[in-house]
Amino acid sequence: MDVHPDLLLPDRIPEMERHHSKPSQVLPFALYALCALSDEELAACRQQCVADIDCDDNIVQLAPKAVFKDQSLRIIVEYHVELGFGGQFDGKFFIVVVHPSSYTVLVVALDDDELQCKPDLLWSKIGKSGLVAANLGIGIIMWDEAKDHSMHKIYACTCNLDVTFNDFNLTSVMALRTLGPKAAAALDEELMSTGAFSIDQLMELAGLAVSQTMYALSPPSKSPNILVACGPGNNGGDGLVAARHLHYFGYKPTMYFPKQSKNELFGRLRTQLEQLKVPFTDDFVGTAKRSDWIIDAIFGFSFSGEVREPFPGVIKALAESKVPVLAVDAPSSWNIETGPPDDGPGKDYNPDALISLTAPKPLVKWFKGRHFVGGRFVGEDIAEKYGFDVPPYKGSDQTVEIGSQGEKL
Ligand SMILES: NC(=O)C1=CN([C@@H]2O[C@H](COP(=O)(O)OP(=O)(O)OC[C@H]3O[C@@H](n4cnc5c(N)ncnc54)[C@H](O)[C@@H]3O)[C@@H](O)[C@H]2O)[C@@H](O)CC1
Ligand SMILES: [K+]
Repeated sequence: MDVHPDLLLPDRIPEMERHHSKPSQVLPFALYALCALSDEELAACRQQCVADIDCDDNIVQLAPKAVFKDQSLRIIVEYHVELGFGGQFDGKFFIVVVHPSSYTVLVVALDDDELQCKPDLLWSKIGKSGLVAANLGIGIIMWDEAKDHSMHKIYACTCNLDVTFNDFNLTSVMALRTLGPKAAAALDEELMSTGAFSIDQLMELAGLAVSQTMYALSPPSKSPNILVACGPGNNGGDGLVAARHLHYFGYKPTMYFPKQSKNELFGRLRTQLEQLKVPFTDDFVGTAKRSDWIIDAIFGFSFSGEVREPFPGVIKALAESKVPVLAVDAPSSWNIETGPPDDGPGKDYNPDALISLTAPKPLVKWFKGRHFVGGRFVGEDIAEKYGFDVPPYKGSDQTVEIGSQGEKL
């Protein structure tokens, strides 16, 4: 797994005192990247940053040296301190793209509202970042206000960066808009009652999102052999659907489905796979070793208590797996609210990737890998009612990567 970017800031930047005596002036905000971006991608990011600005879209400009691939935020800070004295860019605020496929960016302030030269940062949706910086730059909003506001509005889970964060991280984690197990179940109910969806439809969309996430992580040309581990509930159903799509995408899925529910839907999903000659195995551990990726569709938001047979050995194998794992909705055996169990087979389980269905659950606070959201079937009204944001899916994608960790797609 990739190292998270180092976003630590210095406690104080004494050089900023030199700005205190300068007359205020509206200058462009510099845009930087901590990841590899081509000139075209950088230009596109700049465009996105100013997407919400009506009048002057030159307010965000690429810094003369804009890309600091795999370097620490401190290096950009040092560079920007010098750049800011040149009078071409705003000396106090700048914007940083941390992960190329995330739709959040950092807005960094090198000084605080009390002019104590204390730097800080906030996450902003990329489309709002230019406006946020502009509002801060001309004093329409104060830093604390902008920070509060952005915390409630952004959807991305910054929690994965906790090793590199200061106090800011705690605020961001607390303010994450996640969906607890009861709310997730209630939302499912609502989609199936007033929303008029059937469970087959929701599962089909969830499974499609899982398969698209697998494709985004590693296409079949690189990772043809996928072991899909399915549990007895709807999480397992998502895995069965995903496997069918994976087959059509060109993968060779193998199913581990040791405890099939009597529900006829699961029988149909199994038959569909058997007709495609997708193999079912009883040997999870042996097949796992020969696979390129594993999909963990064992338990989702209705898991509780200690893992019962036959799953403890499977969870242990997932925890120890050298083969990368994509977890569906939750790393199986994790408590939806409190994350990894204190002991038992899932204690050290932290999969490489997670696709949260509909919205992230509170457990993402403990998750350290690449994070996607799938569920392009929830309208703004329902999302607002349940207190989460619909992420900006692109094109015809059913899934979108959020957060700022992990490798480039
Ligand atoms: N909100 C959404 O977008 C959708 C969610 N779906 C999926 O549905 C999942 C929830 O499905 P379910 O409510 O059926 O539940 P789960 O699939 O999370 O798990 C319930 C099953 O696991 C068993 N189980 C629970 N605790 C256990 C333990 N300690 N040891 C062994 N077995 C245990 C239960 O007996 C039950 O069979 C979600 O996480 C998601 O993956 C989709 O299928 C439909 C759309
Ligand atoms: K799972």
